[in-house]
Formats: sequence, C-alpha cells, structure tokens
Amino acid sequence: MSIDTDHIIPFPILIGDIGGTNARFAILLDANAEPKEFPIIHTADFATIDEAIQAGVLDKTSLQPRSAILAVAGPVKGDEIDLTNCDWVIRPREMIRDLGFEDIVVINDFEAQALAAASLGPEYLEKIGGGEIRESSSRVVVGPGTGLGVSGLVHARHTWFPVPGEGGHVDIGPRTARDFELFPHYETIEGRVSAEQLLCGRGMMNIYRAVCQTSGVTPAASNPSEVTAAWAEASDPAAVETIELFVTYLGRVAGDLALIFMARGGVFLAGGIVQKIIPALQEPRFRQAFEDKAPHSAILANIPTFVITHPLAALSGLAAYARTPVRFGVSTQGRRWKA
Ligand SMILES: Nc1ncnc2c1ncn2[C@@H]1O[C@H](COP(=O)(O)OP(=O)(O)OP(=O)(O)O)[C@@H](O)[C@H]1O
Repeated sequence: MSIDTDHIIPFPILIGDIGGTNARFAILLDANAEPKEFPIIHTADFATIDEAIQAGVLDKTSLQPRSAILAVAGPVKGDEIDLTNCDWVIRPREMIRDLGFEDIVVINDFEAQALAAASLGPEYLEKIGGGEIRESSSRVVVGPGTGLGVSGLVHARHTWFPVPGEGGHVDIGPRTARDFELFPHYETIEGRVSAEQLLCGRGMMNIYRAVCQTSGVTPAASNPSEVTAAWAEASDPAAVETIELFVTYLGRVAGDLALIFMARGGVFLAGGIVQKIIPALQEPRFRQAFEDKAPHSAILANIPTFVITHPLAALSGLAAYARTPVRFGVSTQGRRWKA
C-alpha cells in the first residue's frame, strides 16, 4: 500500500457518508470548527449525487467547499464509482468540473467507521463487559447493517492505518446443541453459512425463519425492525431467541476477528442494528461467546468491546481525518482526484 505524501486537503471540506438509503453531509470550515451538518438526504429523492449535493448542501449555504471527502458503500475503483444498493454513480471528474471542487477523495464506508473507532470519545461508546483499551494496540470494527462490514485498525508510526477487508464473509460454524439443530435450516450462500448470512438485517430474518421452522411456529415478523420490536416487548418468543442468537453469533465472530488482529485496543460494534439491541448485548451471552476462544480465552477476557452510539459515526470519522489527515494512514492512491 503506498501512502500519498501530499497530505494537505484544502478547507472548507465537504464530508459525506453515502449509504444505500441515506446520504449524510457536513462542511468543515477549518481544522478547529465543528462540522456544519445538513439534513439527511434520501438517495432515492435525487437522480444523481451531484444534484443531491447541489440541492441538499450548496443551495443551503454560502460556503463553497474546495474539497470533498466521501465515504461510500462499495469498492472504490476507477473514475466511475458505482454504489451498492443505490443507483448513484460518483464521477469525481464531473464533480470537479460542475460543482467547483479542487480536490476529491473517495474511501470505503467501513474505513470511515474505522476512522471513527480511532477518534471517538467515551461519550459515544457504550462498553459491553470487561477489559480495558490498550492504547496504540490494534482495533477492530464490526458492523451489521445492510451487509456485515469489517475493518481492522492498526497503529504504527504514530498513525492509525485502517485495514479494509471482506471479513464479513468468513465462515461461521455451530457450537451449541441448538446451533446444530438450526444450522441445517440457515439459508446458505453457495452452500456456505458465512457470517454475513446471519449478521445483518437479512441475516436476522434468516435466523428468525430457522427459529420459527424448528419451533413449529408461523413467523409473525416480516422484517428486522419487527423482530427487534417484538424482542423489546418480549411479545414473540421466536424474536427473543433470534436476538439472543444474533448477539451470540456476533460475539463469536467479533472474538475471532479480535484474535486475528490481536485487537487489544478493543472491538467496536458499528451501525444502526447494534444500537437498537444494546440491552441484549449487555446480557452475558455476547461476552461469553466473545471470550469462548480456548486456548486464548484469557486474552479475549482483557479485550474491551463497545457499541458505537454516535448517530453519525462515519461522518465523525471523516471529520477527524479531514482535520488532520497526517494522523491516519489512509491510502489515497487511485482514490483522489484534483482539478
Ligand atoms: N429497528 C431495526 N431493528 C433491526 N434492524 C433494523 C432496524 N431498522 C433497520 N434495520 C435493518 O438495518 C439494516 C440497515 O442497517 P444500517 O441502518 O446500519 O444501514 P447501512 O447498512 O449503513 O445502510 P445505509 O447507510 O444505506 O442506510 C437493514 O437491513 C434494515 O432492515
């Protein structure tokens, strides 16, 4: 990985977190200012990202951003960046020409989550279980959302290096007697139960259907929010078991990822779903699954786990990077365009 030595990104900087459903924007006037946030934009309301930026940001302020740092769900390759789960295509050269930017950087949304995990204060972290952060040790971010995002975060030479990967697609296997009943009922991807098959919105429904099937009950909930609502009200035993299994599997996978990165700096759970099930994560089963890693249970017991509770975590990670890019080893090679 080669690191761009040209660290200066000129202010004011537009930062944007472009998800499948929502796009969130803010402008940073300078390195010390708080980001000026704009109302969340539904991607479906605009045909192109350029129109969304024009109407949702530029028309609403007299500030003219000189640069943009955008985080997108999907791989950043070439001069035309397609977004997963949304029709927008990012064409940085056209944005420079039509919207007046001088400098555009596009990174992956999970790298932005990793930047947040490196920079958020304790007021935005809900601790689950024991262990203490070891400063300057590696960290891991795991985020069940539309898919299962994973990123490592390595500290070296006074710099945080996000390590984007496809860790959400590792295998997950049965452990308990109940797992052995359920696993044959889980929908697979080409015959495989990958972590993402269980740990995302779609994955929650996969678990729920298998629980209903093996318990001989008709599913009452038809989407993840109905499952979490029924769990919160304790109105549907299958939904309650689904969330218990969801947090157990999340603990199992988070523990594996912590071992891989030797993440003594902590494991950070990101995304909208975990924020809705914090009480379930606070019950012992999440940490039990996380620490159940013989012969290394003692190591895991000392690794802290957190839910990121910041409502705009990716944007806050981008703001930290925009303020002092030199603190972060974000490779911009092939992902930066200048006028
Ligand atoms: N109340 C809820 N409880 C559980 N899951 C939910 C709830 N609301 C939405 N979801 C699920 O969360 C997933 C979306 O996750 P998240 O909100 O983290 O967004 P994302 O993947 O970052 O995408 P985007 O940024 O495009 O909105 C979807 O699968 C959705 O069904």
